[in-house]
Amino acid sequence: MTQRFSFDLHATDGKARTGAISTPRGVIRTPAFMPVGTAATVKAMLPESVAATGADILLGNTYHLMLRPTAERIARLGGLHKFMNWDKPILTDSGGFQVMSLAGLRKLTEEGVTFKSHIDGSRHHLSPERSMEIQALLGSDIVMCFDECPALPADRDRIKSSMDLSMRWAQRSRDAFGDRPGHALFGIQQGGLEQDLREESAQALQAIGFDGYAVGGLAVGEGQEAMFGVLDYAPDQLPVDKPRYLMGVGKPDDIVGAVKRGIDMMDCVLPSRSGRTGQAFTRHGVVNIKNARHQDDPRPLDEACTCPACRGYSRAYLHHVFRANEMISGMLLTWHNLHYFQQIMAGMRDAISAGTFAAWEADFHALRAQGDI
Ligand SMILES: Nc1nc2cc3nc(NCCc4ccc(C(=O)O)cc4)[nH]c3cc2c(=O)[nH]1
Repeated sequence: MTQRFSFDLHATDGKARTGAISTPRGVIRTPAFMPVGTAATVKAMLPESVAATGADILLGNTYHLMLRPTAERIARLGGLHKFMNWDKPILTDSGGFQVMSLAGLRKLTEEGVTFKSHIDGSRHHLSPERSMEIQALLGSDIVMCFDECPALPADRDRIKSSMDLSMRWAQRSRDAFGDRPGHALFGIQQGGLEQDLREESAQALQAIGFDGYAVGGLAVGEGQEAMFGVLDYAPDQLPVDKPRYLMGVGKPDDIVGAVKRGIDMMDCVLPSRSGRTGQAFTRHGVVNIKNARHQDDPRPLDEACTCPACRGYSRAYLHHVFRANEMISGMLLTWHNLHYFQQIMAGMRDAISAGTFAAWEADFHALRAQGDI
């Protein structure tokens, strides 16, 4: 296994790319979807089940783990991989986004952010330096810069001043990260929906130099059309030979549209969170299992799906255990959704390698009914 971090592009089809990120803990096939393991667990899944869905890497969160059980305790116990029994790569988000979306009583200054824990109200502080320290204590393989992600809609001046702050924080993140062979630091592009500000951000990040580049500041309520509008140009503003990571995305058709526009990595809570609320994503669209029309249906969620939920259970059963609030409901639907999301990624990787992405995308859209099925 390599001791370095590297990215190899294997094939392109239009703007879509497929390749592999090599890390000391394993290879990440791209385009890649990262399940979200916020509090050191992908909710309702065992790590071996997450691996069985085809995931090569999962995401952890600085914000949640610093509050509970603390990064220092995880470090004392051998680091996040050992702690959560996942020996493949882990990418950790840097905490700024979660502070702004979850914490109370936040105070943002040039130095960083002070905030109150959403768990117990205790006071905490994050800065580029402290975020790098926490992510090093966790032992994550891919570390994200500490940035500020402004809520949209926001006026251009707010977007510009926020992006400038994030670029100053990117430099401080780089300086604090130091030289850690085998570990990667990714910069995060900001700039809202403004093409010139995103270009400025991309230039600033490249001048600092990172192992990968995230398109940040999206999936914050702007809607798919506006997001795709940014993705029509933003990936090309970033280095062609480094991984491009779109943060927080998304629904199946968001993911396909992002890969089509040159994105290599994504993460989203959607498949796991929806699994717990009874929403199953399938090739033919979304199944809301709580709907009474499923209560006598002997068919699986998807006849062509090979996941444990589809191999062993009927919609009638899944309807029953959801209605009865049984734990197996979240387990089976989460497993199905994560399996399906990985099937989408594997299908795109194969199609890009074969030069048939356009046909694959047409088939993907043709199979999907509008609305519930
Ligand atoms: N450091 C950093 N992290 C980010 C995380 C993000 N996550 C999103 N979107 C998530 C959207 C989201 C939120 C909740 C659910 C659900 O509950 O289902 C689904 C999607 N946008 C994001 C942007 C950033 C960013 O600029 N910087």
